[in-house]
Amino acid sequence: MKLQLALDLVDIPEAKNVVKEVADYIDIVEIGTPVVINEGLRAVKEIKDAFPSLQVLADLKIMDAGGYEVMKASEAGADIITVLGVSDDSTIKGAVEEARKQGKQIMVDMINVKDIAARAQEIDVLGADYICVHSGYDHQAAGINSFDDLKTIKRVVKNAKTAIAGGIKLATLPEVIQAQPDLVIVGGGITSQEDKQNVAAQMQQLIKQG
Ligand SMILES: O=C([C@H](O)CO)[C@H](O)[C@H](O)COP(=O)(O)O
Repeated sequence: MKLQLALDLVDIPEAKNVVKEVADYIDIVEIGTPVVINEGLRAVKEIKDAFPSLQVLADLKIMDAGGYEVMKASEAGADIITVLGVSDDSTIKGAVEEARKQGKQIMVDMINVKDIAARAQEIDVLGADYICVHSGYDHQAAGINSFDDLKTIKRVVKNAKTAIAGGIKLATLPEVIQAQPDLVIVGGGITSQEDKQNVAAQMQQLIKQG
């Protein structure tokens, strides 16, 4: 099981400072959608250049033109790129094909997918590397989490790795770990803490204990 730090509400210098603080305790650093909107793919390039030993995920939440957008994120240095599960199969296929060409990986984000079990099986066949259940900020505000959806994809997905994101905190991490995802994604649960390093270290410890 791996730990991904999601950076959403920072600019590039702040992103570098946070990663510097927690780099020893995370496996993947995510350049979040708001950062890409504010700073462009330059944010991906700068973080990859500064921290070459970490995998960098570009959270583009691709909805169309999968092949082209994966190509641009790959050129910027992204190792993993996100595509939306609600997008057309041809978009996901295009993204997967381009990722294979570039030696990169695709994470399909299941945010707002209604039938998680059925869609996850289809996406698994399309060749996604990761399938991620996700309660976005708007769902979190309504008190929704993805813990049950994680159990669902663990049951039906045969090839892809499983991931979970959305409001995970130190206190809720043990419940997530019980379901044994391959990847846990944490944003505010680390970035909004006073002592980010300490929280990231504790999370890594819990994940290692499995
Ligand atoms: O993808 C995300 C969200 O849609 C904003 O872009 C976050 O990176 C993801 O939800 C993880 O962040 P937290 O919910 O703060 O843990």
